[in-house]
This record gives sequence, C-alpha cells and structure tokens, in this order.
Amino acid sequence: MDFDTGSSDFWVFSTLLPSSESAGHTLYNASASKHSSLESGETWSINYGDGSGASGVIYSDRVVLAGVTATSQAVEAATSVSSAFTSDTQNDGLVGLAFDGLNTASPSKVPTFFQTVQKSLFEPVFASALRHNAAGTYDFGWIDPSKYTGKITYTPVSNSSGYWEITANGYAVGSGATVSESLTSIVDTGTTLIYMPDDLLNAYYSQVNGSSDSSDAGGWIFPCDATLPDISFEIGSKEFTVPGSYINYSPYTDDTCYGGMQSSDGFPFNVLGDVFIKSQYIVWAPTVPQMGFAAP
Ligand SMILES: CC[C@H](C)[C@H](NC(=O)[C@H](C)NC(=O)[C@@H](CCSC)NC[C@@H](N)Cc1ccccc1)C(=O)O
Repeated sequence: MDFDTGSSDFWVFSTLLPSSESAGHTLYNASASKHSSLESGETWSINYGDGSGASGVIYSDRVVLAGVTATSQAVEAATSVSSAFTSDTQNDGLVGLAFDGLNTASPSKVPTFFQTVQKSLFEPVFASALRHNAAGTYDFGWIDPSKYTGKITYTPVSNSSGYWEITANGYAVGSGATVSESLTSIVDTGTTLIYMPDDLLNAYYSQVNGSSDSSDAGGWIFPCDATLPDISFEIGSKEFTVPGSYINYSPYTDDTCYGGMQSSDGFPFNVLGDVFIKSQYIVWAPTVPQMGFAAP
C-alpha cells in the first residue's frame, strides 16, 4: 500500500476491476471477506496531480494495518484505475493520511484509516522515518525516540484545504545565506520529488556546473558526477537541510542525471515530497494540527 499524506482516500485494487486493469495486483474480494458489507449508494472517484486516478464503490470491513485493527473501516474498492496504477505493481492501493476535506466519497465522506483508529492509539499521531536508498518505517500511535536525535521542532499546519500544509519562511543553498521567501508547501509522502518556485531552482542549479532546465527531460538535469549543494528550508525558526546527494534523483542518459527538486510552476502550492521527507523524522499530529521535525 502507498502511504499518502497528500490524499485522504483509503482505496484498494479489487476483484470488481476488469482483469486488464488488475493484472499483477493482489485484489480485495469483498464477497469472500467475513466482515464486509456494502455501503450502498456510496461511490468514490479521485484524481491525482500526476494525472492518474481511480474510482469505485465502498464496503465497510475489518482492517488490520501495521498491527493496528480498525474493526469497521470504510474500504474504497476500485472498479476502475488509470494505467499508471495498473503498471505500478508495487502498490495494491493507497492509505490516504490527509484530512477530511480531500476525501472523495459521495454522497457522504468516509474516514481515513488513521481517523478511524486514532482515538484507540496511545497518542493520536503517526511518524514517518523514510530513508534515502534504504527501507523506511511508519510509526502509528507513538513517537519512537530511537529514530531521531536532538529535539523535535513543531510547526503549525493549515488543514483547511485538506492537505498537510506548512509555510517555510525561506531557503538556503549550500552554506549560502538564507533567502527570505514565503513558501506555502504541502508535505506529501505520496509525491516523490520536491517541487519549488523557479527563482529557488535557478538559485540552486546555478551552483551546479553543467546543469540545465531541459524540455526534453521535462526538468533540471546535470552531469551525474556533479557536486550538488545541500538545500535548507527555514521552517519556524530552524533550518532543515536536505543533503545535496538526495537531489541526484535518477539517471536520465548515461552521463546526465535528473534532479530531485523540480518546478512547482502551475501547481496550486509547492510540494515537499519524499526527497525532503527522507531527510527528517517527521511527527504528524492531526488533532492539533501540527507537524514535528527532527534529525534522524
Ligand atoms: C492538484 C492535484 C489534483 C487534481 C487534486 N488531487 C489531489 O490533490 C490529490 C488528493 N492529491 C495529489 O494529487 C497529490 C498532492 C497534489 S500534487 C500537485 N498527492 C497525492 C499523490 N501523490 C498520490 C499519488 C500516489 C502515487 C501515484 C499517484 C498519485 C484534485 O483532485 O483537485
């Protein structure tokens, strides 16, 4: 399952899909499930920023995730998924971890898995410890002191749009001075890269010899052996740094590589995706709402 703080639908591939769309996936079969019952009249249909999407019907069922049991959880069963989901055989559904506003169930919204279980948890929080080039973890219901160093710095979250939205007050490239700029950003575990305004990107990639904003590649590329500066975001009164190595995202040709930070031009907000999230231990506290950051 793809744990996604950028959306609020808990949906799964199901036996209701045509086999052309479900090939290669593990399927939820409501009729074979002991505790399932159809939420008659309820449907869902979601679109994502990358143009992908899915839709279907809704059952309530007993769900166990990460050792946490939801005795009656709204399970959004897909009857249609876009080709990007069909071909991503690593995922058999999404666990939306954002707020009510983004849930697409109709005529009545349904709670996310976390909303269903949060009152039963030791603490109504979850934490992400994603890692660069290594497996990561999510903690549900507690903060794991073994996963971070120093103290956790909290910053307020604006959830009126349904996202985990924070405002960074500036950025610094490498060891350079902090540039003051209000960067309204969503923190989204379901988005791979960082998406920031063009002025920040120009300030960053101008420090990378041989970099260019390539229309062929659809973004900034650079020689794979380039030295990439760190990028720091000022959140609250603290700087949170993404190591430059994280910005070397993937090979584009045999000697150029594609950047892990690209343009948010045309997006309704900036996005702090996994490239940023992997540099921190993050505590997600929806009942406040606030987010906490600490060095892993
Ligand atoms: C602005 C993006 C669309 C159009 C907007 N939808 C959203 O914001 C949805 C809830 N969230 C998303 O599309 C994005 C956040 C906005 S990015 C511009 N996060 C979730 C996404 N990464 C999930 C995903 C995971 C793996 C593969 C694909 C997609 C809408 O419905 O209005």
